[in-house]
Amino acid sequence: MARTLYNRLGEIKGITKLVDDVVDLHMGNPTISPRFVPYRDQPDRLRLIKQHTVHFFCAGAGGPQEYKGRDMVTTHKGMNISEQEFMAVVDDILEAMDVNNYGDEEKKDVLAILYSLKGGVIRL
Ligand code: HEM
Repeated sequence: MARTLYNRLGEIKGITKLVDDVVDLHMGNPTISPRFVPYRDQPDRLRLIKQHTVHFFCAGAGGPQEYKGRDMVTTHKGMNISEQEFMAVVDDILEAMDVNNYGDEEKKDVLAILYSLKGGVIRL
């Protein structure tokens, strides 16, 4: 059977590492750090958001996890996230994928998923 994107991303272990690395990069990325640094003072909330994000990507990539967080529009509504901020998030994800030695096919597949969700994230 063909390997799913979930398999190719290293399943929950690989995706958890990716999300950890991406959030660390967001904390140091001046375009978006003001959105994320405040969560350093709310470790329980940060843990939950990260867990939701891991499950969101696992489920979206074909994994068995159930996503128990909010939908994208509800989550990002009122934040008025700009196109530039969206690009900064995409950059951090691609950088984390580089660092973790994912290939171009996986990066392309992840990019396609991110862009398909863009309308539910920016300018809300
Ligand atoms: C396609 C791109 C994106 C996806 C798939 C995504 C996905 C998610 C998910 C799954 C959550 C957790 C929701 C929950 O716990 O209920 C979340 C939360 C969050 N996202 Fe995004 N996100 C994206 C882009 C962005 C961008 C560009 C920003 C801003 C720079 C952003 C800022 C946040 C913040 C601040 C939270 C925490 C919200 C809270 O505390 O209520 N996201 N996102």
